[in-house]
Amino acid sequence: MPVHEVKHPLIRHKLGLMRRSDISTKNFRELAQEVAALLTYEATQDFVLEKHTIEGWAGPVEVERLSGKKVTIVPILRAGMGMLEGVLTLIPGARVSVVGQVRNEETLEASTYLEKLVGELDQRLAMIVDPMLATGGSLISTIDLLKKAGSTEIRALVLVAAPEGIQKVQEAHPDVSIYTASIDERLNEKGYILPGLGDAGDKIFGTKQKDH
Ligand SMILES: O=P(O)(O)OC[C@H]1O[C@H](OP(=O)(O)OP(=O)(O)O)[C@H](O)[C@@H]1O
Ligand SMILES: O=c1cc[nH]c(=O)[nH]1
Ligand SMILES: [Mg+2]
Repeated sequence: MPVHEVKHPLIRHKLGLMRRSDISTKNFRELAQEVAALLTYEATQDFVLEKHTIEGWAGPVEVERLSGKKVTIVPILRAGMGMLEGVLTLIPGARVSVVGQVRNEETLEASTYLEKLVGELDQRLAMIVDPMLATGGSLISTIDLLKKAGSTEIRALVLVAAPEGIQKVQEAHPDVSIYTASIDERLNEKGYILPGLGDAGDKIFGTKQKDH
């Protein structure tokens, strides 16, 4: 499945603001939700519609409504929470399946600490949200568990992706499409994305940021 690097001017402008080292928690949070909403707009372009007739102000009128699979949004804790509201702005009725993944900062291995999924996953499109796709470990582990629970159609929305991580995800799960605001240059020796955003979880939650 293709990787969509969304090059909309609003996204590029907002992502540029997010890269500033002196950005406030408030601004980073707001921009993460805004870019998440814009990525959602792109990632839903192919949603299926059906026609139906309603009673309009001047009589019956044929309109369209969504008729495809229902959606579950899957934020990867913690940092994925920083995109959830933005996605829900455009898909307000979506069910939310929460997955907790934490990356061991030494080994860079992801481990799952929470899995709270909605039912009927086989009948839903799962849209995973996480600001950062670095080595790909957290995303691959999340896709693994979603598939094990019945998901057959999965998309991932990330603010920034590293080429190394994209390749890993595509090798492990070629059926999953990725929507990102930027494919950045590379990972540094500590597994952080360059130029990247720094530690997105720390920036969204205002926790202490270490050296990366
Ligand atoms: O592609 P990977 O190498 O797995 O790295 C990316 C993951 O790392 C960050 O989360 P982190 O584990 O720092 O947890 P947090 O969201 O709680 O800060 C980020 O939000 C991704 O989930
Ligand atoms: O660049 C990175 C890599 C992993 N997690 C982050 O928050 N940022
Ligand atoms: Mg973090």
